Amino acid sequence: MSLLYQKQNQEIRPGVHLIQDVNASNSAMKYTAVKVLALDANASYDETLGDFEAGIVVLAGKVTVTADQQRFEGIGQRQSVFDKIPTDSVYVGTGLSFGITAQTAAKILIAYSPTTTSFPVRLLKGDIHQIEHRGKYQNKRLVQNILPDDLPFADKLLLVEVYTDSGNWSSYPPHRHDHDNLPTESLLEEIYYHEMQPKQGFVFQRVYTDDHSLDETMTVQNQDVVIVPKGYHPVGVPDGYDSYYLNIMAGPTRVWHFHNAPEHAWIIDRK
Ligand SMILES: O=C(O)C[C@@H](O)[C@H](O)C(=O)CO
Repeated sequence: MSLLYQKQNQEIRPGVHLIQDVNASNSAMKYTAVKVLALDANASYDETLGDFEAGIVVLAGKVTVTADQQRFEGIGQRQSVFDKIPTDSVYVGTGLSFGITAQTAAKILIAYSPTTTSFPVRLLKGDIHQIEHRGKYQNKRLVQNILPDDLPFADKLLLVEVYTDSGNWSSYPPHRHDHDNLPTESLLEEIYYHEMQPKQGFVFQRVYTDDHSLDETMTVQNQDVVIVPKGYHPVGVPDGYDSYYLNIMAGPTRVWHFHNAPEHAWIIDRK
């Protein structure tokens, strides 16, 4: 089964276009799932979660989200992910229903993780995001944490978005988090939702295990999804293009402790 899910574009409701829908029924993922929707202005989408929690990220545009008698109007901070402005998200707890109505044309990512543990509905404003400038040389990237492990607002979900400019690498040096061996390493599945600027660009992503029983290098294009059920997962960005990806992570324990590939860890220590 391939780890790469190319974008689709299926109108599932009037003005609601399904770009991605990756879940346990069409992937090896058990702890994570994702939908990406493009909504025309004034279009609406609603869903009842079942035994899942959800993180609704307003990738672009402005929307109103309703959930559990709460209403969050005019959320969303950017017209494009490449505005590099932290955006707004809404956490919706297990078993609840939610609705999204687009005030402008909008792009929405809905991240899911199975759970029966309830956490309250919560608006995660972009201005609470912890921003990090990681790396050096051609390993620089900008990280905007949406739902990191030090925010106790979810049972399983971790959400982060990463910008990697032209000619740089990220999720690099390669690391893994596929051993349930805390405190050294946590077991987290990971989903990448990718965008490129300009849109015709591509990045390379390799997903591989220590024994190379899994070793897949992919050409990833705008709005593709890559799943990382296990293994290292570096991303390389060609000259001339900028990369964005949003990571969804989840596993038995909601903490991000990763293990760097020892043969490449020296990359971090360069002066
Ligand atoms: O720092 C980066 O390059 C981003 C990665 O940490 C990415 O979020 C990831 O692989 C998380 O496991």
